[in-house]
Amino acid sequence: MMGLLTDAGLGFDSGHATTTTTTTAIAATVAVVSLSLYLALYWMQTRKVHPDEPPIIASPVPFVGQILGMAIWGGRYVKSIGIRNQDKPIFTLPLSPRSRIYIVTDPSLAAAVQRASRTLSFTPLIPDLTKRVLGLDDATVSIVRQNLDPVGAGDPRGFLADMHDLVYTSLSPGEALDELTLSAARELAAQISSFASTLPPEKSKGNKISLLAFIRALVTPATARLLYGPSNPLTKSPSLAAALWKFDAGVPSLLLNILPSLTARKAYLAREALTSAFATYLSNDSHTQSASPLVQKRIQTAQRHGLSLDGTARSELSFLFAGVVNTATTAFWAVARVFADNTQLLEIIREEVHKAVVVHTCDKNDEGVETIELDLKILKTADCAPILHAVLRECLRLGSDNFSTRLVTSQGSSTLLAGKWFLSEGSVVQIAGGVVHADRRVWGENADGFDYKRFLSSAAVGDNDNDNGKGNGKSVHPAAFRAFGGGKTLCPGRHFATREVVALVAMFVLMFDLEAVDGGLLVVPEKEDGALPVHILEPKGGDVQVMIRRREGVGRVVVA
Ligand code: HEM
Repeated sequence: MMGLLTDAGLGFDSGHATTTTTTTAIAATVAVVSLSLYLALYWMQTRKVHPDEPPIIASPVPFVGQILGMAIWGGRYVKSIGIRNQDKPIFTLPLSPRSRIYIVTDPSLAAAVQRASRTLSFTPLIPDLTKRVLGLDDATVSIVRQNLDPVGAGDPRGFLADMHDLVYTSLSPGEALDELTLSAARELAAQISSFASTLPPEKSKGNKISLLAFIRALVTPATARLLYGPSNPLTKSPSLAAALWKFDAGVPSLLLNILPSLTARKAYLAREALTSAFATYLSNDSHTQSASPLVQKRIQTAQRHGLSLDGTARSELSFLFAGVVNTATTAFWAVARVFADNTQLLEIIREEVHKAVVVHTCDKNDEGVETIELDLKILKTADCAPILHAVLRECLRLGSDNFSTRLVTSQGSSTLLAGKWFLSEGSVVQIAGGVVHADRRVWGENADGFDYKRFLSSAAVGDNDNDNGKGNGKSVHPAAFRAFGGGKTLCPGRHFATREVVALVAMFVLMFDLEAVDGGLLVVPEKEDGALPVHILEPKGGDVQVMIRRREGVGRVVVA
């Protein structure tokens, strides 16, 4: 019995030991294989495709780690890598053994990217991006794809090239821009005055508003009216203004393009509602009656290139989007900064605006209060209100983490970037605005903080594209100010946007007093840099509640 038991016991023990040994062996093999695989993948991601390729930043999770990082942390992911690696003017993020993204963080290298527009071009990316975001059909995409980058004067020109030139010409300083500025200022003045008339008597505590939503609600319909005339889709159907912002919020999900009608449902439905309203607007010929000359020419250009009604509607939706989202969000930051500052900035700007504003009369209107007449010169030349312009530029620097994106269209020694860096054909190059804007070597030790004075150097207050102020007491490289992008894709609306934001802030300081809800100065929120930076960043933690009060004695603002 003992023997049996012992045998049985021995037999049991030996079986258990064998199983344990086998399990351990399998586990060890799996561990070794996994580790080897991991090390192999890790090693692969650190391999350059060419000795002159920019330094590689490896991810602890090879390849997919970069994509996951961007998906989870948005713009902050690349920005934090860039800030940690500021000794590298350009670096490589490998996405697979052969596909990579090159991130540029140095202003002079950014300028080199912008100059190399034949081999580093944004346009080949546009058809696919717009197909995803705007929902273009195949016929429209194939028109958009034609003759994207004509080089010589005789080269055939596609839809995008013609549209690009039209918009750049129409929005450059000159008569057409002045006309558009006048319309914008009048629209804003009418809306602001009408709102002011609803506010309780001057000395009351005022009304509570959500500042960002309030400014968006001013800028969105105003821009739609000045571009598309009084029969524009948003005036006809005011709920579409909110739809534009739903579309905006869903742009990153639309870009992913995984069953957008389900995964980006709100943005998808908003986009389709806007498209259908634009299609009705176009088929009623409303544009020929009262749209701005620029919009009329845009629509003619689309028709000349054979875009369908639906394609033209989507193209105009994209233009309205470009004209509204950045401007409204920038105006929010500028107003918040001016009313939050404890160094008399509000008084200084009021003084500046009052000097530049022509108050023709102090006519008493029906309610026995002043009508202020704003002279357009304050919008056209920065010299009239240098501090206000400097505040705007500083808000743009702090609020813009945008990426200027290019595709490497050809390779070889002749296309080494700045004669030094090999960029693999088919890869994407991104100039990381957020990293450049945070660089202390460029902007000085106070780069993280708000200091409008950095844009107050004599060279910084003018209205040209090289006005980048002073960083660390020295002039800043022209390509270091990234809020409007640069090179061939430099924002064509930058002069107009500057004028609109200056008009809006000027009208705010003339008409209103703003306070925190519990009294005292506003507090400027942090910016939400965890999202994909498709436009100027929004405030973190939601909108800012403020009390708004009409200034004593002031009734309305008009524009000459
Ligand atoms: C503060 C306001 C604005 C900011 C910060 C801004 C910023 C930008 C940026 C960063 C780009 C891309 C540049 C690049 O990729 O390098 C861009 C492109 C563009 N913007 Fe603006 N923008 C503003 C206002 C406007 C306005 C008011 C309009 C039109 C009325 C406009 C029209 C456009 C268009 C059409 C493009 C595409 C240009 C092209 O590549 O053909 N923008 N903008």
